[in-house]
Amino acid sequence: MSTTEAKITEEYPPVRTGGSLLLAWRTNSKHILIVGGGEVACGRVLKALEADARVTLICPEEGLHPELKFRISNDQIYKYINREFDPIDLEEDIDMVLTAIDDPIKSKEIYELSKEKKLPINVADVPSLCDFYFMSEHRDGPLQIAVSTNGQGPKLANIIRRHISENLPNGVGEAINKVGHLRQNIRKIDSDYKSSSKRMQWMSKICEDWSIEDLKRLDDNVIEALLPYYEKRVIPSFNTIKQETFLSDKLEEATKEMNIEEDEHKETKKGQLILVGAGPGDPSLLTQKAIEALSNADLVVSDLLVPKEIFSVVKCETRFALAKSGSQKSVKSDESQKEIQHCCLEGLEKGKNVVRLKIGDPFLFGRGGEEVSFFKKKGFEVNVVPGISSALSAPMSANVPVTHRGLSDQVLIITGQGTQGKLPQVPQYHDMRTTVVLMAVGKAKELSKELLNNNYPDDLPAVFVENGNRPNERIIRATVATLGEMVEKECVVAPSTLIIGRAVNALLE
Ligand SMILES: C[C@@]1(CC(=O)O)c2cc3[nH]c(cc4nc(cc5[nH]c(cc(n2)[C@H]1CCC(=O)O)[C@@](C)(CC(=O)O)[C@@H]5CCC(=O)O)C(CC(=O)O)=C4CCC(=O)O)c(CCC(=O)O)c3CC(=O)O
Ligand SMILES: NC(=O)C1=CN([C@@H]2O[C@H](COP(=O)(O)OP(=O)(O)OC[C@H]3O[C@@H](n4cnc5c(N)ncnc54)[C@H](O)[C@@H]3O)[C@@H](O)[C@H]2O)C=CC1
Repeated sequence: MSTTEAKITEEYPPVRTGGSLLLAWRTNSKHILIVGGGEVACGRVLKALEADARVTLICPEEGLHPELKFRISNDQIYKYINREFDPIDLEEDIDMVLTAIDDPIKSKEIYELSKEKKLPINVADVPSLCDFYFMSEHRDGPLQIAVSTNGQGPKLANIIRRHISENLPNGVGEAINKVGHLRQNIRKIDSDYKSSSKRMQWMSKICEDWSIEDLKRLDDNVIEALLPYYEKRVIPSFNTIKQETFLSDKLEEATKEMNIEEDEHKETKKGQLILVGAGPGDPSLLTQKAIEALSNADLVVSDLLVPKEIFSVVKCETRFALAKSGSQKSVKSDESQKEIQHCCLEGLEKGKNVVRLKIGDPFLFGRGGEEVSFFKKKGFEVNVVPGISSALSAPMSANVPVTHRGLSDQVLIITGQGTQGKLPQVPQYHDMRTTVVLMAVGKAKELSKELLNNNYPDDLPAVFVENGNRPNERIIRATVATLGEMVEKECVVAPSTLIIGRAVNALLE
């Protein structure tokens, strides 16, 4: 055996031929010509746009996928040509050609014309006419993972890609963004090209020693605390850095408090109002800001809809306004609104920090806007803390993606109890829209009629989420035609969120 042969078999790995050269092609500001307007072309357009390319799309208007129509009207397509492909189209300054049409002869012709011009081309589904293949891709921020089976099993590529993405730690994309930010900062304080190996060693070690969870928390404060360690070529643990930043935060807080005390001597204390969204009712879905406001309050004024679990963090007096709850309809809601405002005013005038607690989000059907202007007019400072609205959290509970590629590209949120208990005006049916109705239970029959009058198909799927995100949550399926019937049959009660549209069945196996 010659020495060269020995090296090939023992020292260096054998060459596995037959693969593709996998690269990450930088197409920002490159010009991609896409021919076709069906589902496949639509997928190609999205991939090109996500890679910041300029897209020229050629397809007669009648063949356009709804998503492509949307992207054209939204100015995301650089140039749209409303006709079939013409050889003149390749005269433009093009960097890449993609075709996804149902005409094999035309596809071959476009391929040959592109080759004459030495343009790289992919003819969807015709491997012999592809300079490169598309891959099954997972994307999370700057992270892209692509799987190729080199034409052997595209569906398997899809299955393997999903397997990989399901097994990734949560938030890797965010961690990568943060690491990118840290790298920039390191380059800023030490931009010398001779420091390249110091920078590289230190960065590699941080990535190895810190967990993805730690890296996700690389905010400006943490980065600032880390930079001196780079100078010393030391890798501190995340906990060390956390303690350092915690101590300096405390110091800052103490100085702030001193300043506040000084200010208080100058001015008599005036109460402040915070309108807080309690979310759908699950305490773990409260925002940090909401918890902070509730635990620092001197008085909490809440309506009865807020479940008792939410009050575990409240240490002060809590007053409940009557009504504003489905079961207390006897008291008119205007009266209860007055009562709430009165309770809050009493506290504010005594200089208290008052939290006005509202179910869901204060500005979505909660009359929060009215309350803000009322208290502002009375001369008080008003802040608002958002809450998670059941309009979005209840669909999630029922495993309904309110937008879903190919099924829904918009969401309409309406109430079943408009002014004076009337239904609001419902727009004409649109098959790419999901309709979410809050407070719909009492009006299900009327709503069903109204929807059918507006061309909603009678068999369009719908789902009621009763007590969404609470332990007693219940999911009741219906269709547009059976809304009233199902409410009666299943004894659906408030609070319930109703979701209607093709996306309702998107994730049904
Ligand atoms: C060579 C290649 C050229 C190219 O188009 O670039 C090609 C060719 C062909 N695809 C066919 C069929 C299917 N393709 C898919 C899906 C995808 N196909 C994609 C790429 C590629 N497809 C390139 C090779 C990539 C690789 O091997 O890894 C993916 C990865 C990326 C994308 O297209 O964006 C995307 C998954 C995206 C995702 O993850 O979601 C499905 C499944 C489905 O639709 O759900 C099926 C049906 C099931 C099956 O056959 O496996 C057929 C047979 C047609 C017939 O029999 O008539 C041919 C032609 C042939 O093999 O001769
Ligand atoms: N690689 C893949 O993952 C898959 C590939 N395919 C293949 O991709 C091709 C396209 O499939 P779909 O997107 O479902 O579209 P489709 O087959 O539903 O419709 C073809 C589209 O091309 C347009 N078109 C036809 N001739 C044209 C021309 N000369 N110039 C411009 N536009 C023209 C039509 O108006 C229409 O929008 C088919 O050949 C199909 O077999 C299909 C499924 C999966």
